[in-house]
Amino acid sequence: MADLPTPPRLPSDASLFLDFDGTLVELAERPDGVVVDRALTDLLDALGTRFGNRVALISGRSVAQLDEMLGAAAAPLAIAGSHGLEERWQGSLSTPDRPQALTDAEHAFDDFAANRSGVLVERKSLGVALHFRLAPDAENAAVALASRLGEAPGLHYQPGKMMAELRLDGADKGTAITALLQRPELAGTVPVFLGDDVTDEPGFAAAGAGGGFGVLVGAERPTAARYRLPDVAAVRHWLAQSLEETA
Ligand SMILES: O=P(O)(O)OC[C@H]1O[C@H](O[C@H]2O[C@H](CO)[C@@H](O)[C@H](O)[C@H]2O)[C@H](O)[C@@H](O)[C@@H]1O
Repeated sequence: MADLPTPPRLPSDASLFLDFDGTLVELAERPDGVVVDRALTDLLDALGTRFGNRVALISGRSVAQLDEMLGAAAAPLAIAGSHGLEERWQGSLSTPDRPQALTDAEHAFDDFAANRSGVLVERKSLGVALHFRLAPDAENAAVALASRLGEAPGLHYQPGKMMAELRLDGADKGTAITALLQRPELAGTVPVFLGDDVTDEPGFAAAGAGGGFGVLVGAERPTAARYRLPDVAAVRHWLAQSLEETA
């Protein structure tokens, strides 16, 4: 496995697609423990000023969660939330209905977590995640439960970093990026997607298929990304540098 190079500077005609956890913010021990600092909201504001409509968050978080965490900085951005299942474009949100199967899965996750100290259940509008970062011994059982429940019609088992998630079937970060690229405002732009997790792989492939590239954040691993940055600090530095160079 060859080490991936550092990405070139952001093309001036880029569309910028950004994952959230592990890319723009450091991972935390708990899903509600991430820190959104002023440097990040200032950076997002600057990117919005520079690239206009061509900046989007592509996240496993729901749009509602991103709004809560980012506050006013989220409002002007395009957002594909819930692993690509929901999209907010210029303030207008399109989102599928939440099926009963997801609520049933949530109850099963609650039962699982009830007698396992450190296992956390994260409720989202179109998904539910079982987190075992604070209880790594629960990993095998959590993954087995989530993959079994993910066989229910309409549900999809989504692996992640120290968590196992159930979400609706029918979309991913790749379909979300491809859909955004159909917008007239993004037509003909060079898609660039930065992400760290396995849920980001379809996004890397979509960025490549659209004539752009993916940037893996974190340690080297098999990936559809063409470039790599080591961590969140390097992402922020590269984005800030790209802002200067494309200005
Ligand atoms: O696509 P993303 O924006 O990267 O979201 C993916 C998942 O991120 C969150 O979980 C991860 O971050 C947590 C906080 O740092 C961490 O505790 C956890 O171990 C990570 O897997 C989020 O909680 C999930 O809902 C997202 O799907």
